[in-house]
Amino acid sequence: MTVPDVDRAAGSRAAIAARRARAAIKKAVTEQRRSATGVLDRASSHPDSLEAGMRVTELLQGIPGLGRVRIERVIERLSISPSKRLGGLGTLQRDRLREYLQKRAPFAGDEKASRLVVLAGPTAVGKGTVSTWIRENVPGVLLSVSATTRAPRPGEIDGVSYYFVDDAEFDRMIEAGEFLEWAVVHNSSRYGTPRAPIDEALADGKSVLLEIDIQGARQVREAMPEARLVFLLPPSWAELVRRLTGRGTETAEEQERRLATAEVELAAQNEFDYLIVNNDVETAARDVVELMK
Ligand SMILES: Nc1ncnc2c1ncn2[C@@H]1O[C@H](COP(=O)(O)OP(=O)(O)OP(=O)(O)O)[C@@H](O)[C@H]1O
Ligand SMILES: Nc1nc2c(ncn2[C@@H]2O[C@H](COP(=O)(O)O)[C@@H](O)[C@H]2O)c(=O)[nH]1
Repeated sequence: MTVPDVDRAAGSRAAIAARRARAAIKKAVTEQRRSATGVLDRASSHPDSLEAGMRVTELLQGIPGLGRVRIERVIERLSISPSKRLGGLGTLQRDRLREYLQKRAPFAGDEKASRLVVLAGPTAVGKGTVSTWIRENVPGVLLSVSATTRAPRPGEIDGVSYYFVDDAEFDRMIEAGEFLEWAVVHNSSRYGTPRAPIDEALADGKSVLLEIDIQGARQVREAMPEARLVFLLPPSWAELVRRLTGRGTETAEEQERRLATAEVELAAQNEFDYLIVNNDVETAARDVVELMK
């Protein structure tokens, strides 16, 4: 099995367009106190304005958490052509778009909106390594510490790597509603993201990074649609296997189980807003950090 190449050039063009759109919304908000919905309303009421000339896709690129794949899905659902400009929308299209913006991105353009980034990807692709780089090099980012029922590996520290809990405690946390999301991963142990530290960090204006599996990523997208979902890809399948076996922390049987999950996870990569190839840890980590800005 090979992992499809990612069109990095196209990715960077999209990133530039997204930055330009965010800057336009930010300008509209800071100078004229206008949100993304406000930009849409001005486009409707002022056909000669700059806003009227903006494409719907450009406006959506300015919304935190919306990458190329999700934008395509959104405009298809709203029955809007990708080339449509805000000023050229029909009444129904405008109403549908406004309703979408109000529901999905009420804080878009708000300077204080914090970034919640979810980092997922197959086993041993390097999620932990990339997250550790960010923790050690980027201040002001909360790296969520998950609870898990799996046993600690040598060197893992309770409360830092994970909160290592037994089944009874994990059940209690579920019952008490303490998790933002939780899942059984690799058909073996349970893992969950404690909700309280995330709410606190976001309220304090910090960025938050979750390193979780794709079942968890889907739950976060439902609960917090503004989250940015990133899928970390290996340079190739062979390299992924090499990293897993080279890490040497799982038995051969557990490695088989994890690689089976990895095939399923790789097939779901298009559900994510951003794809980042982990060729080099620092480069991948910097790409993730860029999404928190
Ligand atoms: N860019 C890279 N180049 C080479 N080796 C890497 C790279 N990134 C990570 N690794 C190595 O790959 C192995 C797996 O990395 P890591 O444990 O961070 O993966 P993970 O995605 O968190 O895995 P899991 O989901 O199984 O917990 C480690 O030995 C790590 O040092
Ligand atoms: N849904 C969740 N998945 C999580 C969480 N914390 C970690 N994970 C994922 O589990 C696997 C295995 O991790 P490992 O440490 O045993 O190698 C990996 O994909 C993690 O991303 C969580 O809170 N929720």
